[in-house]
Amino acid sequence: MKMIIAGGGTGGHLFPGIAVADEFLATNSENKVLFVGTERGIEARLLPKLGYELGVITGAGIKGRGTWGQFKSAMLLLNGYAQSRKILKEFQPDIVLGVGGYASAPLLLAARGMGIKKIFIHEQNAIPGLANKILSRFSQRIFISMAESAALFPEGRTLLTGNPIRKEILWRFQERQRKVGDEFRILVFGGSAGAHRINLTMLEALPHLAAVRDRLVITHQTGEKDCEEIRAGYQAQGVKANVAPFIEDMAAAYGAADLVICRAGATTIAEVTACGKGCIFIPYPYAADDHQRKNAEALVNKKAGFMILEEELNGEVLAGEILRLKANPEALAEVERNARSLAHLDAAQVIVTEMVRADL
Ligand SMILES: CC(=O)N[C@H]1[C@@H](OP(=O)(O)OP(=O)(O)OC[C@H]2O[C@@H](n3ccc(=O)[nH]c3=O)[C@H](O)[C@@H]2O)O[C@H](CO)[C@@H](O)[C@@H]1O
Repeated sequence: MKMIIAGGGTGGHLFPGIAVADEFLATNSENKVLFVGTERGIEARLLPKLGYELGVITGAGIKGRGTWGQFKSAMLLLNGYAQSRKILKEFQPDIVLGVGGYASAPLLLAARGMGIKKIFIHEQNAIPGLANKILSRFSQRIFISMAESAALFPEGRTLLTGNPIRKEILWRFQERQRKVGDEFRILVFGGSAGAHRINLTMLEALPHLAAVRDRLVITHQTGEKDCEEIRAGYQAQGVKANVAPFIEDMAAAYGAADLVICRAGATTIAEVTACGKGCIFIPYPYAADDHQRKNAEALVNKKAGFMILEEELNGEVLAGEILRLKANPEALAEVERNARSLAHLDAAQVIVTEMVRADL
């Protein structure tokens, strides 16, 4: 069978798509996958390294733009629609899966226009974005990651699968064997692009952590822009830190961490629950419909994570939370257990099985 996976833009949309693609290819060596995304998205950088082909179309968001911006977006989407029809005609997919991001709407609309039956979407977040709400009207099935979003889609068509996790994280993740007296290891990362506010707040937190400075080992992903400044900031304050713009090996990074400080993007949430990590979530406050806060709250309400909102965030508050958890391994262990109990480790298999067997 042949499948097109449409979408991307950020890691949070692309990585679940890759997890589904890997699973689809593993189930039958004759299967073929084509990704469709935009030139500017993370897909253009990552997919070639993984050996996947990418069809490129134009696309853009509509929400939250002025009239001229909306007009330009509409033009890009129309162009993307025409390009999608061409790609669909050439590749002739049996299945089309939208994973969110700018390319997913034009491709799925074109697929519907061409009478393709097996059209599916996957929603990673607790609150769906505008595109997935529209696409859900004609998708055969809507795979959701969090029970909370079922009520926001057409009744009876959602399936709670969880958010597919890359196999290298599922297979290679190994919990560090902690010993009494070990250093306290913190992983800081801000979604696929890094988070400027988290970067700066970590540096502000360091003076408040002075008493335990020698007991900390920090791994900090900053995104491209802030890397040098943040690395210099740790050095100036004499704190051991491994600072990088992007972490390729997230399995190792999760495995080594006693505490994770991160945004609350949906794929981050899926991974930290799969790895059973205690996290302080700092949701990105400008995400559409404040969905990162909802993502984080879904865990916090089940005692499976901690949250600091940006409006309450400063170096002292963050340091206070780090010190509290460092001194209280039981609280951290309870959150780790609860987080693990929320994981959906078989999301990719469930989605592939459902798409292949859908009788249409
Ligand atoms: C600002 C914004 O609107 N972000 C959205 C975007 O986030 P974003 O793309 O940041 O997505 P997530 O936090 O969900 O996922 C980040 C992904 O990047 C990977 N990673 C991250 C850092 C690194 O150094 N190396 C690495 O591989 C993580 O392992 C994870 O797989 O898409 C998500 C999924 O729809 C949404 O929930 C987020 O709200």
